[in-house]
Amino acid sequence: MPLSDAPAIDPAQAATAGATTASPAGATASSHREVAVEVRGLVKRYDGRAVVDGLDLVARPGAVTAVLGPNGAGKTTTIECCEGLRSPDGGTVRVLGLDPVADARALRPRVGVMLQDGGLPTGVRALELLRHVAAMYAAPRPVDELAERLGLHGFARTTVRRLSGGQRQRVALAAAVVGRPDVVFLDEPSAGMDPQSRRAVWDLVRELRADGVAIVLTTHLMDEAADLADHVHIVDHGHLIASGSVRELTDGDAGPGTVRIEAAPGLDLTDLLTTLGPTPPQSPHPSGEGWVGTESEAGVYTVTGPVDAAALAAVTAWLADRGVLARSVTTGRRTLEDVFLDLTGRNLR
Ligand SMILES: Nc1ncnc2c1ncn2[C@@H]1O[C@H](COP(=O)(O)OP(=O)(O)OP(=O)(O)O)[C@@H](O)[C@H]1O
Repeated sequence: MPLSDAPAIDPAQAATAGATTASPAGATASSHREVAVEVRGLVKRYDGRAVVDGLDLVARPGAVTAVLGPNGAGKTTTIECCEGLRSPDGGTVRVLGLDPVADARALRPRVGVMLQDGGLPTGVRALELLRHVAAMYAAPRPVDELAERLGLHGFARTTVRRLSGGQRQRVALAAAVVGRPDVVFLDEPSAGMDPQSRRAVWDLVRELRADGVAIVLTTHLMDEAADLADHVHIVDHGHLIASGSVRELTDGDAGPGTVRIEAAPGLDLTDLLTTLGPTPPQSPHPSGEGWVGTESEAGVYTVTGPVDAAALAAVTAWLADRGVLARSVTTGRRTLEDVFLDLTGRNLR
């Protein structure tokens, strides 16, 4: 990759990132207490089409930053620019204050990467591969302990080629963290894993966070993001469309909530939505639709809007008027998945 492709270092941004780049190799994690990864106005084009289009992203040490977005939103491309695997066509990317392309050599020992497709050599046995990777670092984690935690011993002598998708993912994760990196990029780390493996991965991610590592993960699993992430970036069509803690995103300014009703199937909610009335202008539903009601599965209804005591009373009165005894009526907050679907739409693409 030609170095001339790499964006020029903007001194102001380098300063924000805490860079002490007079000698790249001399930059230490302690000089990046504030920001470990900083992406500003990133543009990446394929065949003239901008698949990442002015994207901003920040990840901090000791925090899990989740990047969410529909298929094709540009998540992997963004992460690959951070990993130095692709050169940006515009904007700046700094990892630990350094340029991932121009300073690749200085960053390599400090950055762990778990690629979506594993990216592992296929002819090597699983544990042998991990020992080999560990040997490249000055102070690696103890291999046996890491292998134990991620359950690699059960297939230690199997070649990578013969591993299942979930097993391969676990080896790739172990290889990404064995060198005690300061920053770890995990592209869909628990995709295809069984629930036990997923728990082990989540525990390891939490431990890395407690050790001060900056973790950037892309995921399609909303529960993974909701459980793990300190900060969530939602990306669509190559830009950042929302950003915040899970709490901030699910509370929102409008603070819409949900009323979940379990009752007989096939109720027509139109009258109920009319009774609840239009959403007050000061608290619009993010989709701009006012109250929304859906029967997500037979007999399970979700009514979303600015839920308050009066709205709940209106729902129960509406049920009573129809002689419907609900099995349950519960109020709750919108989930991260609700927010994601509101922001990115419900259509497949
Ligand atoms: N090497 C490439 N050449 C041409 N187009 C590409 C290339 N890599 C990715 N794209 C396109 O760029 C867009 C963004 O892809 P990217 O893999 O970054 O999305 P993503 O958000 O990670 O999606 P997913 O959730 O499906 O993994 C897609 O339309 C994809 O087809």
